[in-house]
Amino acid sequence: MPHIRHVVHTDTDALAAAAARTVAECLTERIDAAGQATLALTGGSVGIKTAAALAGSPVDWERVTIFFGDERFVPAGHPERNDGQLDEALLDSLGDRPTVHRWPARTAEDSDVDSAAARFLESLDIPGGDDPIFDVTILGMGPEGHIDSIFPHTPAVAETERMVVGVRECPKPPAERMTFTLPAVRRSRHVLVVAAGEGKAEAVARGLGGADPTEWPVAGAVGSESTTYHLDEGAASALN
Ligand SMILES: O=C(O)[C@H](O)[C@@H](O)[C@H](O)[C@H](O)COP(=O)(O)O
Repeated sequence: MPHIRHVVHTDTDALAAAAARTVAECLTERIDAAGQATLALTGGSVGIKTAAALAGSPVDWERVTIFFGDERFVPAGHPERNDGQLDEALLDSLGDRPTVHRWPARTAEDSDVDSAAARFLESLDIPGGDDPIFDVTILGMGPEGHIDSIFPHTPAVAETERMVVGVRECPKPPAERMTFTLPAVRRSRHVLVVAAGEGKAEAVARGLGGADPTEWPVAGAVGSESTTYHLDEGAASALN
């Protein structure tokens, strides 16, 4: 298994700045090598802060395709959607330079989360096999180790085939969401987990310790080239 490392920062601003620096470097390296790069963003306070820190980074955004790791299945413009917060933090400032793949919104005609997720997956036209989908994936993490909308002991964490699934009865509201799955996250070259606060300490220790992803989903989020947890002192407090 590729080496998983962690870096402890003095506070969340330093954490977000360092994570954003790494993201920008990885994207630029990939653009230099392949002419384009793909990035998956995440919601949550630390993920949004990291996205905001990316706003001033020297990245050739015209060559970047952006995804969101998950989305709440609510109407467009709803304050609970991740993409609105990420627009404000980063995407508004980038204009139409990157290509952005937004998750479908719930509408009166389109209110079935599973079929919306299936249609979204189809629209992405992801090739089969193990080749990377994402050059860089940023992941926030919940205290029970959830990443994207992949929560412990749920059908989403058990998914082994599909790259995208609809989520019902999500343990954290809103109940209906859409998410990339662990098999999709593992098709990332570089995974950055960003987590702050003592409430995340056990999940961090479990993730770095290689726990069963069914119990601690973050443990299943491993990149093919690197996996780095960017932490503050609280989130690192259960590590030796
Ligand atoms: O979908 C959600 O309910 C949240 O967005 C969640 O997934 C969040 O990203 C993590 O809980 C980390 O959040 P913090 O960085 O704010 O701790």
